[in-house]
Amino acid sequence: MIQVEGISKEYKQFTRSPGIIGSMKNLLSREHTLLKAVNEISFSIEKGEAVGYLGPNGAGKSTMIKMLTGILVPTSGTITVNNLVPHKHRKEIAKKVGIVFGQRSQLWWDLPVEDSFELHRRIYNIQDIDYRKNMNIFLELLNLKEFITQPVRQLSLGQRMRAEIGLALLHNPDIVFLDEPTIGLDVIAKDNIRSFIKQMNRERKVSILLTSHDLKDIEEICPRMLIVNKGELIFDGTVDHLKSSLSSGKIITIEFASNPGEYVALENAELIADQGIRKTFKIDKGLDSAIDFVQSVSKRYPIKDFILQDSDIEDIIRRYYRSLEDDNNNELTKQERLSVI
Ligand SMILES: Nc1ncnc2c1ncn2[C@@H]1O[C@H](COP(=O)(O)OP(=O)(O)OP(=O)(O)O)[C@@H](O)[C@H]1O
Repeated sequence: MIQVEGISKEYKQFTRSPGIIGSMKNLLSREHTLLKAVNEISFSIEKGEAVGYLGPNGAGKSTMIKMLTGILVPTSGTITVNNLVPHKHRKEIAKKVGIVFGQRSQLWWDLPVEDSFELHRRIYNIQDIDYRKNMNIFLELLNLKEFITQPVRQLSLGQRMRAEIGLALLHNPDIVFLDEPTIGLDVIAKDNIRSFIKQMNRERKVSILLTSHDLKDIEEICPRMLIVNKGELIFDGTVDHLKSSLSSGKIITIEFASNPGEYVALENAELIADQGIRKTFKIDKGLDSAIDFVQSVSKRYPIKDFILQDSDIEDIIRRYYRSLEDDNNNELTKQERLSVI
């Protein structure tokens, strides 16, 4: 469905000399440097897959989405989306693809929301039956009925995002590109958007490529993720794979029958929170099993209950980004970095 092979994108970044003389010079000759925002990236996405595209600021995520949608032309490499080259077949691609940019609106600012949907119906030549069916579903699932007659400029951010996502799916696209779809939303609005995207992916087999700095978006919607850093692809695998490779272990909270004091921790376990009878430990990867730990503690102190958790994904990714910085300092090759995982 999506094939990306050896894609690179270079931007010219113009240097400006300071002061009036500098400005005069800039008029006559403009010096520039080349920035490789995307560097030889390859991946493919199958029909119905939901893939997260992740990376620190400036890693090249938006540049990739813009190339996939035909807005930007790659410097080198090939992209095909449904066997079409995006920048050469923008109109045909648009019929198969939906796009949501969290930071930019596709809706008509001064018109009521329903007029944007009506215009979209005409532009995309959507059959009446499909239009009515989708509108009925979106009015309910995205609760568009709450504000469909209001001008877009009057909507809250959460309402606008619900309308943006409905609009992107109105023409039954095979693929949806979502660039930061939950940015700035509150927890409940995020949950609503995530469950709608998941439902569309599950029921309609819409392929999803999602960029987000909110790792919960990725964790909840995308079984697979691609991580980019400084333009390069450095991880392609499942969220679980990343977690098990990088997780520094388990977190266990034990509720004791009575407070056993401070020195309950065993080797390879660190006491990270102490609330008397409730203590939380971080267990090293080296320890065979978290259950062994609980058993050995329970032999020494009566325990009432325990809760086992994985390290949270934010923590894992944070450590992963840090490990990249260390790798850069050690000048590891790209291949070596990939083999870390
Ligand atoms: N039109 C442009 N001209 C020159 N440089 C650009 C242009 N657009 C982006 N860049 C540079 O390319 C790099 C990648 O930018 P891009 O917007 O793709 O990153 P991103 O991963 O989406 O970042 P963020 O998470 O901050 O949105 C950055 O260093 C940015 O400054």
